[in-house]
This record gives sequence, structure tokens and C-alpha cells, in this order.
Amino acid sequence: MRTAYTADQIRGAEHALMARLPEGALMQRAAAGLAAVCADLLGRVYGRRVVLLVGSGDNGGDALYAGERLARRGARVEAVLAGSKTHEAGLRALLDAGGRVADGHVVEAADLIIDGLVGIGASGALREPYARLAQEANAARGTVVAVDVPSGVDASSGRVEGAAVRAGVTVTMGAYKTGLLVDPGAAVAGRVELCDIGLGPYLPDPDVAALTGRDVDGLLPRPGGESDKYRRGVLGVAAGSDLFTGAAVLAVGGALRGGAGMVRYAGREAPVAQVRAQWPEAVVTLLDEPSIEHVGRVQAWVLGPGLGTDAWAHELAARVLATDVPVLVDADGLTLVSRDPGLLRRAAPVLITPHAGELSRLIGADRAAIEAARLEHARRAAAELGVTVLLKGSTTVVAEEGRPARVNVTGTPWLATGGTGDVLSGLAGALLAQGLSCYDAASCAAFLHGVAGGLAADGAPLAAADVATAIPAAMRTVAEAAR
Ligand SMILES: NC(=O)C1=CN([C@@H]2O[C@H](COP(=O)(O)OP(=O)(O)OC[C@H]3O[C@@H](n4cnc5c(N)ncnc54)[C@H](O)[C@@H]3O)[C@@H](O)[C@H]2O)[C@@H](O)CC1
Ligand SMILES: Nc1ncnc2c1ncn2[C@@H]1O[C@H](COP(=O)(O)OP(=O)(O)O)[C@@H](O)[C@H]1O
Ligand SMILES: [K+]
Repeated sequence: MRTAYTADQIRGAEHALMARLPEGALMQRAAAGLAAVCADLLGRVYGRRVVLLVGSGDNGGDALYAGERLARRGARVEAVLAGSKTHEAGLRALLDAGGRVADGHVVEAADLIIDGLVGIGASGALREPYARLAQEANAARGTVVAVDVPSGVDASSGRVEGAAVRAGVTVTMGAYKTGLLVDPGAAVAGRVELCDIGLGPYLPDPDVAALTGRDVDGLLPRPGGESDKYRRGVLGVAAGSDLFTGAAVLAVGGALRGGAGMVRYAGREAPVAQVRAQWPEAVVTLLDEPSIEHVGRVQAWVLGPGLGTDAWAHELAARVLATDVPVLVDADGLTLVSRDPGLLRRAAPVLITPHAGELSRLIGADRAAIEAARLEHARRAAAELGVTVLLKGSTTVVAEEGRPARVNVTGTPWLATGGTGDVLSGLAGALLAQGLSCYDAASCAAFLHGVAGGLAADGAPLAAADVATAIPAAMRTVAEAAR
């Protein structure tokens, strides 16, 4: 499990650790780690041009001391002092080692640019001249290494207001910051290198966690020698309509690859014909009425992809949600519950899987605001609606009250294509039917879906059906990672 923390949590841990160490020791650890990563990136340090963008706080201090270390190894180090004040001891150390102070013009020609403008002490959008320097660093040809977080990214949320440094590598001190795992922050952090400064024992419970392949492998249900198809878990899928038949096919496809013992599909005529034709493995019930009476027992339901939002769909949703098994609500199912929130009042667990647009209807927030602050809105929805929330998008977030939010680190932008969400619903539903909690089913499904997307795309466009096909390979990949 990779864990991440807010700026306040990091500061608290730093204070506790600092109290036990000689003054400045922590910053030296940070600078040593930072300089080592930079030296690695440079290959040969001697004679290379390194530019430090130095802000007024300790983030700038880290950069100056790292600059000192590189200067002692023969690098030509120039510091652009951007703040109203400068870490004095750090600057002295740099100058003593042969470094120089320069103006912003040097950024363009640098081999390596160290972004020490702001770290966890930042508040709001970057002010000038920081914003301009960030843009110059982004336009320069040299590798950009961010200290702790890329300047312009809110360390606690991943929010970016205004300009932000786009780093090739971020060297983060002591522990991951939440903002490095959540877009838009994650998208500009590049490769994140954790620099151990001894903070571990002082860290509180994490703000967010990200599953690794090993974690997912450990959570996935596996059939034992005694298993039969019923005991492995049966999933019901209520999806598709005469207008949207594909959503039913894709959701069932995701479900069949998700390891359930059986998938029961229930729907209207046109999707029933399609599901029958595509998936002989599914047990299909044609619904003359919006009732699930004749579908047979299931351990979980997926409700909503392509279902439509008419009175018939509403009635079917009400019946599914009146059962006593976990229900995953997606797509049109979300539209139905946003119109009739009472549907979500049930004793058994609910997992909702909205994208930002669907969540905006559920909690009355602006779509752009949700995309800018995913964690905050996913958490809010979980609290207000009393459900587990899987918020889809470039960073998928899983939120449930009383547990650290989970952030998914797998996936590819090629997944941004019609129908992949339906596959995800089927997969997550299959995991629910096998007995995983909403929280684990959602986070494992997001992880595997992302890996499957990467395998299916392999650098080129994918179709949603390819993602379903790649799910078993994704499971093998996580099993490999665990070995
Ligand atoms: N204190 C220590 O011994 C250690 C400090 N560390 C470093 O220290 C950093 C935190 O240092 P600070 O608490 O001094 O804070 P920062 O250096 O992150 O930033 C604070 C300074 O930036 C200015 N500022 C804030 N928001 C701004 C904005 N939007 N535009 C322009 N200027 C802005 C503030 O006026 C203040 O002077 C960490 O991110 C990390 O890099 C770590 O290396 C661990 C050790
Ligand atoms: N930029 C992106 N990077 C990675 N994954 C993405 C990106 N955009 C969307 N996705 C993923 O693709 C899927 C799209 O689902 P959804 O929006 O429901 O589409 P649909 O309704 O067409 O199935 C989700 O799993 C989402 O997390
Ligand atoms: K920084």
C-alpha cells in the first residue's frame, strides 16, 4: 500500500522528528536525497549546468543545499532567487561551493532545473515572479526536478490554480503528499521519487492510500478446491435498453471476466438478444415487466448502464434497490437516483460509480469544480449519500466514510472512450458478488481496469470490449507483481 499525507500531517510529523535532531539535520537529509537523484539524471555531473529556482521558504533551502552538493562535484550551479527573502545559510553554502546567483535568463540553457519555489508551505495560485519562472522552466529543454511537490500544485489535494511547474521527476521528502497522487497535480509531478528522511515513525494515519499490484492480488478472491459456481458468487446485471444495447453487453463482458461464478442478465428485448448472442455464458432473463422476481438469487447487482431513465427503468431500479444484497449503481441508474434520492435509503451496501458529470447531478456541484478537487467531492458525496463512491476520470478516487480515500494509480488516457465505464461496472460488480466490500471491490476493479486498459491499448486506441478481454491478463500481471 502506498500511503500519502496532507501538508498539515507532514508538518506535524516533521516537528516531532525535528525536535530529536540537531538543527538543520532534516534539511541536509532532504538535500542529499535530492542531489543524488539529480546526479543520477545528469549522469556526469562535472561541467553540467544546473539552475535552482529558489523561493523564500525551506523548499528553497532544500534546493540551495542540493545545489551546493552538485557544485562540489563540479556542476555549474546558478540560483535564481525569486522570493522576498532567501534561506541564508543555504545560499552561503552554495556560494562557498562555487555556485552563483543569476537572473531568470539562465533557465533556458540549463541541463537540469531544480524547482525549489514552494513546497508544502504554499497557499493559493503561484504569485509573480514564481508563475513566470514556472512557465520558463516548462518551456526549457532541461530536465525539471521538483522539490517535494511541483510548485503550483496544492500538496494536500492536487489542486492547481494558475501556473504550475511540470516536472520530469519530483523528489518528495519523507512521505508522499496526497497532491502527488491526484490529478491535476499527479499529471504534472512526473516520476515521483520518495526521499527517506526518517519521518516514518512520526506519520499519522494516512490521508489517502493507493493499492499496489501486490495488494490487489492479496484481495482478489480465488476459487478453492471446494468451489462451485454458486459459492463463487452470482452477479445480477440490470442494464441496457432498446436504445442502448451495447452497455448491457459490455457490463456483462466485464462481469464475466471478473471471476464471478455466474452472471445473470435481466433486461428488455433488444439488449437480451444482444447479450444472448455475445455471451452464451450469461444466464439471461427477458423482463416483460420491470420486476426481478424470476431472475434467481444473486449476491450483488449492477444497476444502470444503458438502462434508460423512463418509468420502466425507475421501477426496475426500485426493485433492485429493495433487495438485501450490495448494489452497484452506475450511469442511467445514477440519473434515476439523483431524481429520486430516496431509492438509496437501504440497509445493504451501495457503491456508486459516477464520472464528474454524473456526480455533479447527485450532489449539486459544478462539474469543473469536481474535476479540480476530486477527493473533496468524492468524500462529500460519500458522507452526504451514505454510500461508497468510485469517482471516475483521469484519476479515479474511491471514498467511503471513516476510511482513507483510495486513489488509483493505474490506467491510460486511452481509456477515455465510450463504454469502458460499463466494463468497469461489470468487473466491480463481479468482485462485490464474490464477497469483497464496496471499498475493496471498487479499488481493486479500478486498479485492474487501469492495467487492462494499458494492456489493451499498448500505445494505440482501444475499444471498450478490448478492456474486458484484457481483464484476465491484468489479473495475471498483478499476480506476477506479487511474486
Ligand atoms: N524544515 C525542514 O527542516 C525541512 C523542510 N523541508 C522542505 O520545506 C518545505 C516547506 O517549507 P516552508 O514551510 O518554508 O514552506 P515553502 O518553502 O513551501 O513555502 C513558503 C514560502 O513561500 C511563500 N509562498 C506561499 N505561497 C506562495 C505562492 N502561492 N506564491 C508565491 N509564494 C508563496 C510564502 O510566503 C513563504 O515564504 C517542504 O516542502 C520541503 O521542501 C523538507 O525538506 C524536510 C525538512
Ligand atoms: N484521462 C483519463 N485517464 C485515465 N482513465 C480515464 C481517463 N478518462 C476516463 N478514464 C476512465 O475511463 C472510464 C470511462 O468511464 P465512463 O466515463 O463511465 O465512460 P462510458 O460511460 O462511456 O463507459 C473510467 O474508468 C475512467 O476512469
Ligand atoms: K517545489
